[in-house]
Amino acid sequence: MESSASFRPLVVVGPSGVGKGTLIKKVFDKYVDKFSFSVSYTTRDPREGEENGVHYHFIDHEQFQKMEDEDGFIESCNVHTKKYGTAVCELDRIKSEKKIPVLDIDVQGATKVNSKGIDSVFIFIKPTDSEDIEEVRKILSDRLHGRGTENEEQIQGRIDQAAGEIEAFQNSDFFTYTLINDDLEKTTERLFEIMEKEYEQEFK
Ligand SMILES: Nc1ncnc2c1ncn2[C@@H]1O[C@H](COP(=O)(O)OP(=O)(O)OP(=O)(O)O)[C@@H](O)[C@H]1O
Repeated sequence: MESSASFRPLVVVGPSGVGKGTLIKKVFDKYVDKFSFSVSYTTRDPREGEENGVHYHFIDHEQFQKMEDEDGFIESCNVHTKKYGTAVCELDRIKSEKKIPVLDIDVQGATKVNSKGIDSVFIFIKPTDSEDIEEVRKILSDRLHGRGTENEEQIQGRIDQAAGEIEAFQNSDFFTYTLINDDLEKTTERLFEIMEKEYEQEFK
């Protein structure tokens, strides 16, 4: 896929509950019509309130396999028995709208985007600068309970995955920025500074 200065995706990575969705929304609200969310494809079932084409493109295993066989994904992965992927056609759609794609994916996905040579702004978001995993778990637990969109079992599953996500991050060296989201207002300000620096041309 062609990559150019006006098409550098913004790739936001971090454990569940760290604030990715919240921060991405701040970017959309401030830079109206500049960014567009890359809607992933998945074989999992839609949850209540999720809309096809908005939250995900919901497809079956056969369709997913066909897209994989045709090199239709920039990156794809398995989570338990379900598949998730960022489609080439989705990024092409955003490019044709002359907008900057925003990818909310995991470290493995970001690693694949990087290894494909797609010039991107990679941002990893951490909940605290502490290395104490118990502290990390407590913060994410409080935030996910506060958000209230998952049941207890799902929250525990997400928190268990967080340690793996942070560990995978420690072993990756391509992230352009690391943000510590311990204070939403300050993190938002820092994120806007990064956007102004990285997308100066696009905002003109
Ligand atoms: N700095 C912060 N301090 C306290 N609470 C925060 C902070 N940033 C975000 N939150 C809150 O934490 C909760 C989780 O945030 P959010 O939904 O953005 O996480 P996420 O990283 O997108 O998670 P997921 O990957 O599960 O979608 C939300 O209720 C949000 O309002």
